[in-house]
Amino acid sequence: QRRCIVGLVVRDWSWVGGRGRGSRSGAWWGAEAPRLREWDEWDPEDEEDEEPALEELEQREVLVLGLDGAGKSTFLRVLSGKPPLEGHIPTWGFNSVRLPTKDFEVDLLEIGGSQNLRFYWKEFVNEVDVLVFVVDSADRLRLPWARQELHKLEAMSMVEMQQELGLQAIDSQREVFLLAASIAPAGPSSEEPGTVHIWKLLLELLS
Ligand SMILES: Nc1nc2c(ncn2[C@@H]2O[C@H](COP(=O)(O)OP(=O)(O)OP(=O)(O)O)[C@@H](O)[C@H]2O)c(=O)[nH]1
Ligand SMILES: [Mg+2]
Repeated sequence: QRRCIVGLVVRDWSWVGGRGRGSRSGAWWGAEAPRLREWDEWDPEDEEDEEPALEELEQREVLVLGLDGAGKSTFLRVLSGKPPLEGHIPTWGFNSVRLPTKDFEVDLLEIGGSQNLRFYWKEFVNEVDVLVFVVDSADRLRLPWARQELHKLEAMSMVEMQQELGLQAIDSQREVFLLAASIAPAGPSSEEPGTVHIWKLLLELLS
């Protein structure tokens, strides 16, 4: 399932940080090192009483994006019951919290908003259940940038493509076609991938 990818990132961190469900309870350092079982002692039945595998836990993934300083980390802090910080400490990478609810656990993943990190935003946006896009309403000056970055997360419409590519201004000696195509089939009711339509048009133009 696609949204697992973000879940894994979050889980790995909580493990690396030694927090959360991913970390095995009980520190082993300082204590005697655990004895590894011999291969012939291994019995899958022994595993029954162990904590459930991570995959069995119901999880929801939320991606938190927005310009640098918009308030993403503050939002995560406040949601997890911590007081907001006075100043802006940029997130150089990712920041995550896991919040349990009655029905499931919510993983909130922030990706820092500095320009060199915005490149990664798009990689995660399709992997999550909900996108929270944080905008600082006092930052009037950068509102157009917030708008631009938000729009970059979405595919362009055909009308927008036509305008942005300036297709109407192309030499009138040539016919211009703009077709939407995806490598995958266009939808559950569609049998043909979009590329087939393009192939058919090509044949029509060539014949
Ligand atoms: N007045 C006011 N200040 C806020 C509010 N939310 C956040 N802030 C302040 O705005 C700053 C935002 O900082 P962060 O939350 O770290 O910003 P961020 O979006 O995580 O920034 P990056 O990690 O750099 O992308 C902090 O100084 C907060 O105290 C709010 O609702 N009102
Ligand atoms: Mg931050």
